[in-house]
Amino acid sequence: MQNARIRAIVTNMTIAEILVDYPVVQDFFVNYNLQDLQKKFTVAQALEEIPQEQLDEFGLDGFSLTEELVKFMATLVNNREEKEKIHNITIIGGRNKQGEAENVTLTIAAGEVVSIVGPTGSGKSRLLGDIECLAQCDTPTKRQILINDHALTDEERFDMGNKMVAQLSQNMNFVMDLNVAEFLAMHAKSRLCESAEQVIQQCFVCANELAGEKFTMDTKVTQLSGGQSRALMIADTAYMSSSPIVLIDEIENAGIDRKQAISLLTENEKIVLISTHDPLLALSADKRIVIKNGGIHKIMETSDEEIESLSDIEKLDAVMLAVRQQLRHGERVSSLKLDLSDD
Ligand SMILES: Nc1ncnc2c1ncn2[C@@H]1O[C@H](COP(=O)(O)OP(=O)(O)OP(=O)(O)O)[C@@H](O)[C@H]1O
Repeated sequence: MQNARIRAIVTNMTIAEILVDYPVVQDFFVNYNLQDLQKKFTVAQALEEIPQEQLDEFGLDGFSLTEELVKFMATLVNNREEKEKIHNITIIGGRNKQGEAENVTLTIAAGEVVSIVGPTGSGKSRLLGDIECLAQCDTPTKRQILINDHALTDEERFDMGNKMVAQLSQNMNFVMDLNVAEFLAMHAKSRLCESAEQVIQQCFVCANELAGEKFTMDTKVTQLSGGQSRALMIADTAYMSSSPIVLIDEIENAGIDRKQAISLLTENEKIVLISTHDPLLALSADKRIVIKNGGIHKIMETSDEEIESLSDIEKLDAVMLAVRQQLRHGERVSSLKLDLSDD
């Protein structure tokens, strides 16, 4: 299966495109004295341009050379994926804003959702920031993050090719002037997605379901609203990203279907941490970290009673959503009918 995926890349992508995602493939070409292949062509097209004698030197023909390249890239991708397999992360406490020790060690397993709650300015985003940079006692909080029970070397931390953490922050700024279709196609390609067309379509449909206002494949990503771009990034992270850790900062401001967004992200054994002021999100998590004065004050499992109260919170939430819609559409807010009794 893996080889079929790689073969599709070698067959369909130009050498220039392959080198963007796998720069080390240049070493493969150098080994066969093929560093001057025309980069604008696919491998097969480029090989047609070079004299057969040059391949004979290595006892190869175009077909076997392509097969060698597929094998080389499969090893590369396997190594990358093996490195990215994360079973748990551990947060080792540092110090709060007053310099007092946090005295906590929290391990979060793959598939778990943890919310981070606390007053404004208490340090929720800082905790997400510590995880994002895989802090090693070198941030203002002095926290340390372990991956699979191990501290990380600087090389592992900063290895951009080995993207362990996907961060969905409050403001998504797109720098490239692509439309939604081009943006998703670029991601599908660089992440070696099988059945790229299908995944792109899935992402698009899902992002539109999550977003309040609809957008099309032709919409420029720079023209998406905050909610739409957040919805697009959530769908993209859920369907295409191999990052095992997902950090979400204040999803409630984005005007998207939060519950659906979270269940989408947890489907794939990801570790999800959400900083939130939203009771629905906070209680949908398996546990919550309570932050006070910049420190981890408490870690609480979501109780059975809290889980039961979720259905009431959902009803309240639906009422709030209806009021918000009325205001948005310039309507008068109708009298509220709150019925929290069991159906
Ligand atoms: N343990 C700490 N030591 C030193 N500075 C800290 C610590 N924790 C947080 N801070 C700093 O406090 C400030 C506020 O923290 P942060 O932005 O994380 O708050 P927040 O809870 O996310 O707020 P909001 O709910 O408004 O988004 C930041 O400048 C952050 O770097």
